[in-house]
Amino acid sequence: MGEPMIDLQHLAKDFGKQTVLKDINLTVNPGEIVGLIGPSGAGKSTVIKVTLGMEVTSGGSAKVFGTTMPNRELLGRIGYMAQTDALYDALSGQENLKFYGLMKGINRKEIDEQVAYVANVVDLTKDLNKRVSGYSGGMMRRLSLAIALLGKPDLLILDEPTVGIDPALRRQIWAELGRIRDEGRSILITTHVMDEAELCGRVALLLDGKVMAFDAPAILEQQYQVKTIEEVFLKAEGVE
Ligand SMILES: Nc1ncnc2c1ncn2[C@@H]1O[C@H](COP(=O)(O)OP(=O)(O)OP(=O)(O)O)[C@@H](O)[C@H]1O
Repeated sequence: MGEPMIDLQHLAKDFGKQTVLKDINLTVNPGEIVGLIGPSGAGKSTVIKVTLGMEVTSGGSAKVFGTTMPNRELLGRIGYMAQTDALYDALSGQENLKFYGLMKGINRKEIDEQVAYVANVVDLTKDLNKRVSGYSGGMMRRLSLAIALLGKPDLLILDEPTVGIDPALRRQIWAELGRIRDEGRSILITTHVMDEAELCGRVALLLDGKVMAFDAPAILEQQYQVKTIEEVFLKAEGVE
């Protein structure tokens, strides 16, 4: 199977007096999609930020590609989509994609082809020449996702990528995530959509600062004696 792309061991994180993460153990293997689910405020984005080295750990270790984070050089191999969009409003979608693509080191020969490919995945082809200031919230999310996909990174870290995206396009995006996995690349994804959690190879349930359960959806459903990940989630939270 090879070394994990992400390896979090006993990760802890405090913000002042608030302990958000107590003991997070989680791995993402090559060719695997791992879903991170949990109630709002459970610390999903914090897990991601500590993994990327954007927040300093209060304990434990975060390794990506076998190297302890933070490590600037590794960031070029990671496609990160944050929960808030970091886009240039005054530029068009196309200009944003080209700018980020060149920053990621894609060469000028390849850039147009890659921009066209990722724009198609998120169904933005016909809106590429519009300024981002005229985009809807969902269009901005889609553009952010397209930017994360640029450069064919070995690892994608996606924080709620499908918020505001309609079901047909969501399906198309998941088909692309499946192709990425099949190429041996890896994805860590947070979601509130339980149908999406079902599509992950393994799901980590974050509760009270810990990974309460971490396994394939079918195994979790068996363990909790329920039929869906949504019911696993509710049962783990103590909601009857
Ligand atoms: N920079 C920060 N400073 C102080 N507190 C923070 C900071 N970042 C996050 N927190 C706190 O940590 C907790 C977890 O936040 P986080 O954004 O990781 O949750 P989440 O599970 O991603 O939530 P959601 O599903 O709503 O996006 C929250 O109580 C939040 O207020």
